[in-house]
Amino acid sequence: MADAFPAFTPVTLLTGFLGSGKTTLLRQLLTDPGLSNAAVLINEFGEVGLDHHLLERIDENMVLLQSGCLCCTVRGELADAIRDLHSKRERGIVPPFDRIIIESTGLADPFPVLSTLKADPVLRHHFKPSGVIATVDAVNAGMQLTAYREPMRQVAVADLLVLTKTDIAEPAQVAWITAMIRQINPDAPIVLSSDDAFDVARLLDDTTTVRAEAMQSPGGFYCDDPGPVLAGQHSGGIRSFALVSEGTVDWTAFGIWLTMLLNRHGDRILRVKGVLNIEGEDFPVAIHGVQHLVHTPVHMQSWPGGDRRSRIVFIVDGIVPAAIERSFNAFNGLGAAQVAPRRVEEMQP
Ligand SMILES: Nc1nc2c(ncn2[C@@H]2O[C@H](COP(=O)(O)OP(=O)(O)OP(=O)(O)O)[C@@H](O)[C@H]2O)c(=O)[nH]1
Repeated sequence: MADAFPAFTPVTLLTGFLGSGKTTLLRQLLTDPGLSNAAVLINEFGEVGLDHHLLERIDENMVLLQSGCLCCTVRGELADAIRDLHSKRERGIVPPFDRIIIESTGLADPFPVLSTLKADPVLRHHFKPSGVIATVDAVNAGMQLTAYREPMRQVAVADLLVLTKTDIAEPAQVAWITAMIRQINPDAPIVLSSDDAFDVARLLDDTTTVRAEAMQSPGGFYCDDPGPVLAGQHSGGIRSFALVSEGTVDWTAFGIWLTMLLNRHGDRILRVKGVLNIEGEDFPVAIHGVQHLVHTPVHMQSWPGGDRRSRIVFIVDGIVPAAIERSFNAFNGLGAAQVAPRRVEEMQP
């Protein structure tokens, strides 16, 4: 068993601000036959994890790290999860994965994640950081890079930048964002996910150097000693909560509500994503919004984990969750067999 996997298993970090397309890119990566043996760790902020469901691949080599952000509260969990995978691989309990891909939360600072790999005595003898890929949202990155330090650090540390949503952004906006990220990170290759030449299979081959190793983090995080827990290092005011409803959702009312909400408050709603039990539909619909942008809903093929509740996760900055809950209830009383949702969580990253 021991020689079925590399002496140093490469670990790729997939980062990028909220809603910038990390899970979408990961889903594309996992269709590549060359990555069929990759183990995947997904870090989701909050109690209501959705990304692993949206990925629609669940197996023993996929681990969900939840309830906090990888760069602070879940760092120990990350090390434990990789050690656990390693131990199970050695004992032949899980398939012999030959790479790990970590999808961090959109708020994660990549430096402490990388330093966790270097600092842990077990991990550093069996795993090697093999590059940071950062997704950058061509529609929203202008505001995000200006207002928040997390996307700035994600871009700065990246070995490869994937500019997403160039299919729906204005060419001038794409040029502006490209110039902006070039200023932050002058030499990492920039690829456009909508480019005809975009070759997802080559992304990891092209990402083998680890720029962060030569960098001094602005916060001094990237060092051999991961230091104390860094909770509270995120941009202030950002909080996350979820609405969970046992009842069905009226699609028309919901669509109007979400569009109006993001239209009016999109500058303060950094991310909304959900899985909805739509009245009259056999299967759930996944919805995504990023600031003012409502993405095309996706009809899913099954109920994630058999759970038929509607779950909507919000990450907001400067909006009171109760106000969103009230407006959801007011709008979604229109017609459907409604049950008021529970607000299950309210935490600061
Ligand atoms: N048009 C378009 N939509 C995209 C592209 N990439 C991602 N999206 C959409 O953007 C939304 C968010 O994408 P995700 O892949 O979930 O983003 P994420 O970075 O994983 O989100 P968080 O984990 O919540 O931070 C989804 O509706 C995607 O379909 C793109 O290149 N073009």
